[in-house]
Amino acid sequence: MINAEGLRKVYRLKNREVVALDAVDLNVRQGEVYGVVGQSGAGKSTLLRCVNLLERPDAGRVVVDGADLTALSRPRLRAARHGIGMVHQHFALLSSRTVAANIAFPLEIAGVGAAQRRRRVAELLELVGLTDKAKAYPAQLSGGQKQRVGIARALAPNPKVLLSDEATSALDPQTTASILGLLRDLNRELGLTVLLITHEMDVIKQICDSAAIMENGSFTESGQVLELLETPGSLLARSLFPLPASSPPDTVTLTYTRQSDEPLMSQITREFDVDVNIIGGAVEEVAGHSVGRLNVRVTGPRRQAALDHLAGHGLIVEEVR
Ligand SMILES: Nc1ncnc2c1ncn2[C@@H]1O[C@H](COP(=O)(O)OP(=O)(O)OP(=O)(O)O)[C@@H](O)[C@H]1O
Repeated sequence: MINAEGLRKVYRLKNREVVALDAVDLNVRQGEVYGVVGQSGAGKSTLLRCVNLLERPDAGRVVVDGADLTALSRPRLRAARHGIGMVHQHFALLSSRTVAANIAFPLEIAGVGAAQRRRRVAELLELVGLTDKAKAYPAQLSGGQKQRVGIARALAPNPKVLLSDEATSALDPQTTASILGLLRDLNRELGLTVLLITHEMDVIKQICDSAAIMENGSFTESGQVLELLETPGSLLARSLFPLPASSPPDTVTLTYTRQSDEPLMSQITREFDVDVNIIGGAVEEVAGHSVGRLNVRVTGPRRQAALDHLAGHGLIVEEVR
């Protein structure tokens, strides 16, 4: 749905150049939530602005829903942008307009008639759960409500793609969870493709199907979250599930994305004559799947063979050092 190849963006300052994007390839599949995570200055906002061509990349191509945005004339690009909604960190609402009038704004610009606008705004208010706030002004809303208005406004022209620029980073944890839940529902119910940028790993964990880690203008890792969790040495997996800080010697972390039908623990104690001591564990939801993590101490002369047996049955086995 969103394909970017070889994106490069350099900001030229008086006495130096800043390479904000360097050979970035991005592939967001239709109907998925894709998260780009990285620290401040990594290039995330620049990437988002290049995807809808608010900023023109110095090199590379951006194809959204089959249209090569980098090759379009200005009027055609303006039209293509109707298919791309954007949600902002600080909401960017017009303070002198009511909630309903804020949501109607992009429809007014697109020349939609008054009756149709009213109908669409009513639909959108219901979609984001703000029907009772139609006549309120932004200053009378909580942060979470403001972001719901921002989302409704972004969805007004019926875009296929929603770009989210740190939509939850100004919100408290509970409100963050409710806005992420709303984005997930919209993604599922409307088949909306969502590309979001964030500096919080938790956002990736809560709603993303795929993710990329961005550092110094490049992706250091990207892919489907569940696949990355099954990839030994994945930085993303490690950041989502940090290993315990301290644990007894011979402890391993076992990660499993599928339930095993076999009694693996009793198998290894029987077949390899090892002792298994459970140190801790948790099951978490990641990308809509249950992912289990178990920290166990495995001891005995045939320890390595026992661990190989677990790995051979699809568990990810990592030594905790
Ligand atoms: N208009 C600009 N002019 C000059 N340099 C810029 C401009 N916009 C961004 N940069 C620089 O490009 C780099 C990437 O910035 P960008 O805002 O894309 O990062 P980010 O990951 O979104 O960071 P943050 O989370 O702090 O917004 C930074 O070094 C930044 O200082």
